[in-house]
Amino acid sequence: MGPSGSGKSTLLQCAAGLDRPTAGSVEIDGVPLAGLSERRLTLLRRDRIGFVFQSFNLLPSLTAAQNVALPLRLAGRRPSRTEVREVLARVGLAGRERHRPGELSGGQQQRVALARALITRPAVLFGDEPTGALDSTTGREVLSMLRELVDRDGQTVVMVTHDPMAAARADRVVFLVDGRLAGELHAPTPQAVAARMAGLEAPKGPAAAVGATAVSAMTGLPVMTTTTAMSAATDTTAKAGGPC
Ligand SMILES: Nc1ncnc2c1ncn2[C@@H]1O[C@H](COP(=O)(O)OP(=O)(O)OP(=O)(O)O)[C@@H](O)[C@H]1O
Repeated sequence: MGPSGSGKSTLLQCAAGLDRPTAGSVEIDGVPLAGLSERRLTLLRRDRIGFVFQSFNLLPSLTAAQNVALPLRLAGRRPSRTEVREVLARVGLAGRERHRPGELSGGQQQRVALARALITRPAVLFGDEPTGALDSTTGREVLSMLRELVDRDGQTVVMVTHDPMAAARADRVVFLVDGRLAGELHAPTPQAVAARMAGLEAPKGPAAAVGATAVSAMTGLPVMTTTTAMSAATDTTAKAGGPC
């Protein structure tokens, strides 16, 4: 999570090997991405990484089953009907194999997109605001599905969201500001996430740094608006003898 423009999508794209970082390193399932040729990177992305977006990006003329089978077909494999049926069942869409996207609700379309991302058995499933285009009830269903994939199947999921309720379904929330790490929460609650976000989105500047320190005293955690404000806030806290 982080304010608009803080680098969430950029981080996700670097982590998924869609973009190359100018500094730092990315490893997927123990494989460092830096040394890989474009071809090997493409193969790793295809075989080890799943990606779902806010828009479902399904091909409207294909059935749910054909959409789900597409990544394997592009890899030159012909998936069995059972394989496709099983992955659709995993996301709660048993019996919908022959439906086209236009015949499915938004939540069901996102589940097809999830099944398509899962068919290659990826090491990590990335989601860039996967519930952003859904109403709150449908969004909650998709979040429950993601949570179930983690709890039931041991699937690793990394997602970007603007919604504190969605973030609170995660085990760990990482906050970004201006392209930098700005704190994290373990076992988050929606209230704790919202409070942290409110602090991160406070206006910048010297006065804001003092305001940010006040928020940090409330939550017991340092809150930063920029890297400079971070050290300013930390210094202020330190000089005042720590959080009151
Ligand atoms: N670590 C970084 N170093 C340099 N540039 C960065 C970094 N992170 C992000 N940027 C740049 O900041 C801009 C905004 O980043 P990005 O779109 O990833 O933000 P976002 O948090 O996903 O925003 P939104 O919530 O509006 O979608 C982009 O132009 C990106 O290239």
